[in-house]
Amino acid sequence: MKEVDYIIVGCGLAGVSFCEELRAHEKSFVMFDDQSQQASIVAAGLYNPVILKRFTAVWKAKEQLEMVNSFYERLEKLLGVKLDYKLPVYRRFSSIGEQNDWFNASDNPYLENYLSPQVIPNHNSEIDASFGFGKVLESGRIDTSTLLTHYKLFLKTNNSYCTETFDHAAVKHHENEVIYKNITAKYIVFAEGFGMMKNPFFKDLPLNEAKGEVLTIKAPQLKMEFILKASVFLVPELDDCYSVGATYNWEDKTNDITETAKTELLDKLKTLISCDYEVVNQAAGIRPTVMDRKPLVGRHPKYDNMAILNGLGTRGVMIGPYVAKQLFLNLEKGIPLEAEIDIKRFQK
Ligand SMILES: Cc1cc2nc3c(=O)[nH]c(=O)nc-3n(C[C@H](O)[C@H](O)[C@H](O)COP(=O)(O)OP(=O)(O)OC[C@H]3O[C@@H](n4cnc5c(N)ncnc54)[C@H](O)[C@@H]3O)c2cc1C
Repeated sequence: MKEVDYIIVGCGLAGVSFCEELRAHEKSFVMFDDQSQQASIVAAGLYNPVILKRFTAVWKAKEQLEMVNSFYERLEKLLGVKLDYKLPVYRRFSSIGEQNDWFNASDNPYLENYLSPQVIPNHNSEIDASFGFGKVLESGRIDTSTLLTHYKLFLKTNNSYCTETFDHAAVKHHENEVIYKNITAKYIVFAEGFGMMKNPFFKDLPLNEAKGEVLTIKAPQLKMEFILKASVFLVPELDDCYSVGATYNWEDKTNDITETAKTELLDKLKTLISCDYEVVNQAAGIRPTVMDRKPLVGRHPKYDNMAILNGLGTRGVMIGPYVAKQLFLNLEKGIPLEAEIDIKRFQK
């Protein structure tokens, strides 16, 4: 029988964030992952403290951003790869009215650190932006695909990764431990993303999943060194490539790419750039979103040594490290979770 402190199910942004808490506190763990979900792999990887539709700050933006920098920097050192590309987001204005809304928002004390008050004129002839841009500060892109590839390798090298679908029916509960096949653990943490729907212990929690698709284009003439936000995001990657995303679909629950999503993204792209490009990739994943747009964190109401870390929604890059820390402190030190993220809010 192998003994560990934790079993983690799911190696997406939630699972990795929790493993990093465990490593920081020298706790032993085994990760189970079957690669059935793709959200963290296909994500554009943006972190941005402002909701650009409404010009409001993201929930706990300051607290989350404080963790983002050090979290991904530590991972870059651990894995020996570049992950964090610090880039401003340029929000394209479509009218003078929008410029005025921006000026007003940048005066707001919650936003003044994140919104540059000037209108930035457009100097790139390949981009259609006659009203210019508003610049968001403290934003960037995490290369989540590279992160996950290398993190899984790191876990494999340390004999902590099992490529296996976790079988919930095989869990045996004891007073202070759980037994899964030949492993005894103090806790199991489920970080399964949309896979939660197959988890008999937590499947009744209200996940309102949203499928998203994203394209990668190669556009050598574009030469754009910022993240452009208009009706879609256009995000610089390496070698003249850009990701274009993303769609929202609340009906389709597959990870399959579709022509409909491709057409939608290319139609929107047409209104943004005029240079030639080639579509080099298309990918899809299911975002684990929740009605109230807050994560699902906490212990099972009956089985105290089972917990969930899910519901990262559209912002797993920023919110993952923040909620993983809270769950760890709750399990190890009994520190209450913030009521807004605690799954108790859904228990009658
Ligand atoms: C197109 C798209 C673009 C996005 N862009 C951004 C962005 O720019 N910025 C941002 O912050 N967020 C973005 N997101 C959202 C982000 O991807 C999610 O918030 C995040 O990935 C959720 O992470 P997760 O670990 O909870 O879930 P997932 O990434 O879905 O990971 C769950 C893991 O659990 C595994 N699993 C599930 N069930 C089992 C089981 N029974 N046994 C073993 N393993 C299991 C799965 O295989 C998977 O590896 C985007 C999402 C999409 C789809």
